[in-house]
Amino acid sequence: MGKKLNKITVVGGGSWATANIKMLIDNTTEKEIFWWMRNAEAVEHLQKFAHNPHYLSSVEIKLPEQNISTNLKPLIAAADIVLLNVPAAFLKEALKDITAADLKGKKIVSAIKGIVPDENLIIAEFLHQKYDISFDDFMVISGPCHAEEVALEKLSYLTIASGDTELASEFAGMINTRYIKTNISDDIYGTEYGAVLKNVYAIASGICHGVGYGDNFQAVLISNAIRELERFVAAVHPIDRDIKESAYLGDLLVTAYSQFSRNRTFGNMIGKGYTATSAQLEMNMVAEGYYAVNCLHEVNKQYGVSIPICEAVYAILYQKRSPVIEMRNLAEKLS
Ligand SMILES: NC(=O)C1=CN([C@@H]2O[C@H](COP(=O)(O)OP(=O)(O)OC[C@H]3O[C@@H](n4cnc5c(N)ncnc54)[C@H](O)[C@@H]3O)[C@@H](O)[C@H]2O)C=CC1
Ligand SMILES: O=C(CO)COP(=O)(O)O
Repeated sequence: MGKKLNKITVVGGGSWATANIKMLIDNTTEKEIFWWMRNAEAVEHLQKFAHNPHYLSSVEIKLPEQNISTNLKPLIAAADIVLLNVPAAFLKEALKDITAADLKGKKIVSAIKGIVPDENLIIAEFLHQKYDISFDDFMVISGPCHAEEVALEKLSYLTIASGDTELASEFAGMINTRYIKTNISDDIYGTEYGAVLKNVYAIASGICHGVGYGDNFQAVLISNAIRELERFVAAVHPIDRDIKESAYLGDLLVTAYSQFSRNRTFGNMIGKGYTATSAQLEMNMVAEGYYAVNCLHEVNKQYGVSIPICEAVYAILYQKRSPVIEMRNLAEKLS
């Protein structure tokens, strides 16, 4: 496989980046960890007090001072592996000074569950087209796993998908801990699109709750959602996959039902009458599904898959349709 990979740079300062750093630190294989975030005040706080002031602030993160910085280029130069963990909507901005030459020879991991807006590309495609990263040098981490539960060391399972499953196994060896188990997959498209879609279904689930539907309806919504997800990923990347695996169904369930879900919380606020902007501001966290549903609407023009749940969420968020009326119309299409 080539040289041992043991220098890793995490790009992003949110909850999931903080949880990923915790997993990397708690895993006992020898490694050096570097951490980039854009917020200088947060970097200073971490260097002084070993806690992220804004996200998962109870988690202790002890890294050498010089390994945490707002200056991305040298941190990327130092790394064998670059783990991308900013919301997809801010990925281009985060990488604005980084060239394909800077990433040449690196292995790239995406912990992002989103589509790059304007480009309408999942992360693997975006990095391939813009940075010449091959699918064999790329990995995506997904699966039902909330940062808040990682902070509490609750048992969680992640799936790592890559064009090179040996590489994915090597990376799994860097994050496995007492509380993190890993599965390996070669389904980059299904894993990425599955994670993107489940965020939209969690928004739908939140909207339904917000407008007054109960658990009975939510169960029907989510069983329709998994079929919609299966249809969509089969159209985009038709391979033999079991949609009941935890990277697909598991991730949908945790997001649609958990108190920690950003997307569900966001949807609930939309159902209660908040605007998208005020809901995002109120949460201080990013609901990827908000951006993703607009991209999916565009991507699906090419495939023409029947995705009524996505279309209902799109109509509510981007065409300012009434959540009550859209959900009533959607309910007629579910079975
Ligand atoms: N939080 C979780 O439990 C999990 C999150 N993910 C994925 O991880 C990725 C990162 O999400 P989280 O860590 O949850 O984010 P978060 O919601 O905890 O934090 C928001 C992040 O977005 C950044 N941000 C906000 N506004 C920005 C702007 N204008 N420009 C640049 N950056 C800005 C913040 O600095 C922060 O890093 C997303 O793709 C998410 O779907 C995946 C699995 C679990
Ligand atoms: O993908 C996630 C958990 O697997 C995080 O997204 P939510 O916070 O919306 O659940």
